Amino acid sequence: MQAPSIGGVRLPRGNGQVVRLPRGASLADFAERIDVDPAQLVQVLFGLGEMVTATQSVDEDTFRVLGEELGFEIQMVSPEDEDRELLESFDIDFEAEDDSISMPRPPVVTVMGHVDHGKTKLLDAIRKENIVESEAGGITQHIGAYQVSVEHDGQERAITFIDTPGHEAFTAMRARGAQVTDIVILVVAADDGVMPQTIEALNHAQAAGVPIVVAVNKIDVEGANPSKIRQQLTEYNLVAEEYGGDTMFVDVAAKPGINIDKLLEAVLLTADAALDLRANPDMPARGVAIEGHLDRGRGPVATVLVQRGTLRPGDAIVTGQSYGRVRAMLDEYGKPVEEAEPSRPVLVLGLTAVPGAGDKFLVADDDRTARQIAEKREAMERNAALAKARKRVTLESFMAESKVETLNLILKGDVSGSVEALEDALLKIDVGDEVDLNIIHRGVGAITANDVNLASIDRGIIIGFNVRPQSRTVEDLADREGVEIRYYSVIYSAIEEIEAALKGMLKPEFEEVQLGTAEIREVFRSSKIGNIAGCMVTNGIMRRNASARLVRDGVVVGEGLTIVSLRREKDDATEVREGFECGISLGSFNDIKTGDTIETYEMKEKPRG
Ligand SMILES: Nc1nc2c(ncn2[C@@H]2O[C@H](COP(=O)(O)OP(=O)(O)OP(=O)(O)O)[C@@H](O)[C@H]2O)c(=O)[nH]1
Repeated sequence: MQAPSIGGVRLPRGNGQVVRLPRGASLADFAERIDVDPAQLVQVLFGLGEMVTATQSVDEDTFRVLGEELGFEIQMVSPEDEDRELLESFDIDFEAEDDSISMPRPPVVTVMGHVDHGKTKLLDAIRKENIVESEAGGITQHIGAYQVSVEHDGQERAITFIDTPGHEAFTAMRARGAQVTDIVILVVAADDGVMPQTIEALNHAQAAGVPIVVAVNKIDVEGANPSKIRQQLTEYNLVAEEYGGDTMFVDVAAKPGINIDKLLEAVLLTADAALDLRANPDMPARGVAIEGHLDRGRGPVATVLVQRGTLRPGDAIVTGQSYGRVRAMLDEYGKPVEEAEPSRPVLVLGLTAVPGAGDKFLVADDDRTARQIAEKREAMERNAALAKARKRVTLESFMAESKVETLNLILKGDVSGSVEALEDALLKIDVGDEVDLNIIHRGVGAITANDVNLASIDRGIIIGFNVRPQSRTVEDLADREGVEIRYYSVIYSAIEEIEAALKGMLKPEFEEVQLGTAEIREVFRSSKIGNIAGCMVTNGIMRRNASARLVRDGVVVGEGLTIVSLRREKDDATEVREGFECGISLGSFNDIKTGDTIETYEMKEKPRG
């Protein structure tokens, strides 16, 4: 095979040699690996119809195409591998198991189920039933997770609940490779039965290999049929113990608080039977950020779940791209915590930024290491985002670019979990190739002047999810700049509306609708207005201003014509129907003959499916 040659310069052929590149790499990076001049790669790509500069971050597809052309197999380093390599460069092995000490740890539970089946009520009931004696009357705060203690076999046992119902949080975390949940409580309302999201939740749990305890809820409601639920779920490989299976089903009523203790017992029994939950509490803490938000007084705060080791105030912590020294740790009652052991969720104060839900956290040897890891991660993310955002400018799309409409969005939300869930869902909207959805900025907290300015520059729309403009000034600025801010508190309705907006941005498609045909019986010549066709409408109608074509002996001889004037007898007419005679002028088109047929049609907008 010939080596590709550009301007007489021969490029090496890779013969299938593998080149690993980090996300966000540029042509210059690739050139360095294969020891060529970056300018040559720019030219090769140009020859393939892509215009990229040497230092621009390039996306995976472009590298693949280029690699194929030159005979190299390009492997993009996955974000996980990239992060692992980054930590290794600091001598940290995040996953390293240290079994020297291994103590039992409480199970971590997520509640999932169909809309309105009672997830929130159940989490409330569990929290209420188990308020620790000393906290009786204490008000719990939502920090994203809480721990309850249960008496089981004469022993005090703890269970940790992720306090974000639904599977968005679950999937957002799994998408980041964070397996947080040990057991899923699947809530099914006994008066409603198995519904689409019940099955979705179940699929998520089974895909993650997480055991399920079924809470058959609302048994207090008349018409509730708990055994029907058991029957329905056997179809999905969830067979109740009493039917010979190994899934525990517990009949509960979250609202009046019936059988909550039995449900908690079932969680512990399932954990003991199916899982051996252990961790080493005697090492620097590692775990996952559950959620985070910007607190007015306290700055960025994050709830983290410790998975190994013990977290203490003063630790140098890094989670995602945020870092800091743990200034204080609080529990769900707002009380200070001095030590957080495995499976313990705590609110952490002292971070530089709000981490994302599912970001792994670790305690580093010192502040400097924590900061360097966070900064390197930020740089990596920025490069990767640049590669993704770089619009693939092919020669074709470059010329046709004006045809693509882009909806630019800025997402602001109250907690990072909801912003991520919203972003994920939005990016999944499929509207084909004609419209682009671009999320130009996302963040946690009130809508700021900066957001408005950004939207104004990029002609974007701001989506406020459970957040409002920071002040009247920001609102005024948006008004003045003509920036639209839309507020939502339900992810689903945000998605629905944005999807509708995207569909609305699609250029209308037109189709031809036949109106009618007329046969030319006679041609009148007029010095003033040119030739006039004396016609008989043989089918449908003739309409003034309608589009027309002229057909002679079955061949179209005039296309893109217009019925310039239409007369019935001596009068102007707007329409003439089948079976009537009329006079038609096609304007300056005078090549008409007796026996020709005039076809008329209209272009109608086609509704989008
Ligand atoms: N009678 C009765 N009503 C219940 C019970 N549990 C929940 N409900 C009611 O069912 C409705 C839905 O409960 P939620 O807890 O909001 O349901 P959810 O699954 O969290 O709903 P989404 O957050 O919308 O997905 C509320 O009106 C509750 O009061 C129960 O055990 N008995």
